[in-house]
Amino acid sequence: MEAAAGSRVLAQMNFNQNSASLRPQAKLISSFFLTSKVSVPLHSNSNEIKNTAAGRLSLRLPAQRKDFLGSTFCSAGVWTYSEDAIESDSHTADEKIGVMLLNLGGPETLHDVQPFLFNLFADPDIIRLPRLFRFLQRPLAQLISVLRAPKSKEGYAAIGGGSPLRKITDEQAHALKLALEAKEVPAKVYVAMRYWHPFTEEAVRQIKRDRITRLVVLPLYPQYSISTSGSSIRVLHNMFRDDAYLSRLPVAIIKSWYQREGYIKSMADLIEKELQMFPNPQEAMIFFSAHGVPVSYVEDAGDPYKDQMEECVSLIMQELKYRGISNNHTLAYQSRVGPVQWLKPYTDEVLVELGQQGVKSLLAVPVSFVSEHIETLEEIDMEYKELALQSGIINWGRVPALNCTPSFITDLADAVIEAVPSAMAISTSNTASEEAENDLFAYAVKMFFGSILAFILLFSPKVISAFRNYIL
Ligand SMILES: C=CC1=C(C)c2cc3[nH]c(cc4nc(cc5[nH]c(cc1n2)c(C)c5CCC(=O)O)C(CCC(=O)O)=C4C)c(C)c3C=C
Ligand SMILES: [Fe+2]
Repeated sequence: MEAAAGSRVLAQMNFNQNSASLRPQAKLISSFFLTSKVSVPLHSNSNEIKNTAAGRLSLRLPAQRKDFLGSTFCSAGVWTYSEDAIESDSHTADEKIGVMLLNLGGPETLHDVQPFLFNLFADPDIIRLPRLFRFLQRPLAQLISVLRAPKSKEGYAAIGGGSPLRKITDEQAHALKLALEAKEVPAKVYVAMRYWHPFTEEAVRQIKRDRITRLVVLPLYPQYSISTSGSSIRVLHNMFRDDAYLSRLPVAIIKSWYQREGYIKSMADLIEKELQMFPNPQEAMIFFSAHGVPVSYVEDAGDPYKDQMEECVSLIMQELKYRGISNNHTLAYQSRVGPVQWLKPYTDEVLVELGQQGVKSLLAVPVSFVSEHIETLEEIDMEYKELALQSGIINWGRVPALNCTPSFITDLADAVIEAVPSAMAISTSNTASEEAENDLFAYAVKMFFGSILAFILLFSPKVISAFRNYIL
């Protein structure tokens, strides 16, 4: 089958986070997950995974393959820690497997909205200030979160007063645990949110209490971005590096999985089903809407997000074509925030253009996230739907998020099982750049010049208009 075969090949070949092509800036932000492009045969068949009498998992691991940077690869885009990696025992041993699901987190009540936004904007992977201005990150986050909170609160109020993300992610965690059990791979599944409860720190504490012996980290973002999976992985790396137990814990990180056959087919199933709701299904435009990122992430920092998104859409369309569905389709980016250029085309602008061009039926497909959230329930279902209908589109539909779709959860379970054997520990040694960070003199100099520059910049008309863009 066309799409399935494509996704398998990509699983081996397409490691877009090619360190050679990344600029130094990106290396500073997320150096430990950079690696090089190599093709490694899938080896999950060669792993022996079975249960012992004690009910724990027993693994017979094949020899790990390393590239010249010390990265280890296994199937389906799984990358383990790449810097100073210490190879774990590669002989049979009793294991207590943990799976850590990484997600964004969302405010549970309207009261949580401003502190949630503070956590988000305080993340140096969300607002990427030059090194000299890093000390302004938290005051800036405080200011922007207070200014944006009223608009965000309106959105969360419209979807019932809070984000559904925690509930859905907990359900996905439970479903994944059951799917792993059904495949005779018992594991504990932890939810680690980046900006709201349960925070990554809480999940890590529980993992230590449970004395997990092997961990698979699975971001609930199919495509990799510096701003999402990258940010969570950076936080994890810092925590793991500084902790005696965690730095020795074998860990495998599944960095992206947008090309997995099970995911692509599950998305195609949802689209195929939703198309049937239209009076003339073959006439509906399939409109993929992905969360945007600033253009600079892709062009300056080497974020593979855009490439992965385009590839993902093309794999879904290939799968639909294989099923005899060859509707027109398009991809646009939504949810831009702040004063900079984001990935184009913008969802709102394309909807208006399509309406003007005479498109009458449109099926919106949220593609960067696997749970319902504010941007599906409010932005797409309310704002974009209204805009589309005003622009001349008559028949509107929206594909639901995957949430706990069984075929999707089963595929995540397979991804975890394939990743387990490649888990490796990280070392505790600090890198040269981190040692420089600790240099008190360098810090004082940075503070001095940074403060002067910040003072000048803060009162420039450009900065004042930038703040307006965060609010509106
Ligand atoms: C792949 C998904 C996402 C990317 C990429 C992403 C980048 C990104 N987001 C912001 C700013 C905001 N995001 C907000 C909410 C939010 N973002 C994502 C996903 C991605 N973000 C989700 C799933 C959610 C919703 C969570 C929920 O509560 O349901 C918000 C808060 C909501 C709002 O005020 O609009 C902000 C702000 C930036 C700046 C960014 C890349 C740099
Ligand atoms: Fe976002």
